Amino acid sequence: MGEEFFSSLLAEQKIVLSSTQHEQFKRYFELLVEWNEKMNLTAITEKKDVYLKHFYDSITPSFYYPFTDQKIVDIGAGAGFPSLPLKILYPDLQISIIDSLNKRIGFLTHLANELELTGVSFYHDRAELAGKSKHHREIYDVAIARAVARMSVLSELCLPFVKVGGDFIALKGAGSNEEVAEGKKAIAVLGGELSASHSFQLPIEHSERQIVQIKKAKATPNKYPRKPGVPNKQPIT
Ligand SMILES: C[S@@+](CC[C@H](N)C(=O)[O-])C[C@H]1O[C@@H](n2cnc3c(N)ncnc32)[C@H](O)[C@@H]1O
Repeated sequence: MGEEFFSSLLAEQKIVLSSTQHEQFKRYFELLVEWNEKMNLTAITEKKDVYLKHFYDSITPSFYYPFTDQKIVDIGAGAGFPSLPLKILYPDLQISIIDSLNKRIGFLTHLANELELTGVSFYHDRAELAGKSKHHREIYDVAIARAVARMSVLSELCLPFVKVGGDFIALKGAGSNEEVAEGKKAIAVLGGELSASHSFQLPIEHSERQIVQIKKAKATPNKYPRKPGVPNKQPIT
């Protein structure tokens, strides 16, 4: 059920999957459900829901933003969303995932081997620490994140990774206009500029979605990101 329906939704966007890509999504679903029995990866386990709310939802930024072979960092990817569905769709992307939960990194490493993904790296770290390291700071074309924090906080976790001229893309649900308005100061302080915002509804269940795109206009001041937990406790306002 999930697979045919996924293909028909993608066809509406003129995306046709190869048999390898179909197989990769199928295996991703199987491993997600299997590992979810041993560890908490997702509350969504029905096949059609995983295909819609994880796989399809993760690739919606590509309807608005041209993904090709960029170097991307996914902050707080959890079970790989949104960057791994994007990687399956655009195999030339170079993906780095940073997540503070090590057991999720274990799952992702196994998943990447099973799916034979190349050009993916996983880091068990806090974004606040990795964003200060020379291995990550201001070297990415794109930072992307879904369901990690509100915009004011998320900007501090993501923008330090993006090189000047690159983009920060946030996948948001209902209420994101208020979040963006509240995060305006943080975005500017961290060197960002709101460049686009795309609103739409997820098919079938019609829940609100927004893809918020922020351009990195200038370098992030050295004092950011602040120590782990501080962006969340004292957002820049
Ligand atoms: C609610 S989950 C969302 C996972 C995934 N992005 C998704 O949309 O399904 C949030 C994830 O962000 C990670 N996370 C939260 N704060 C973080 C931080 N400061 N640095 C790195 N990872 C963080 C958590 O470990 C968790 O895996």
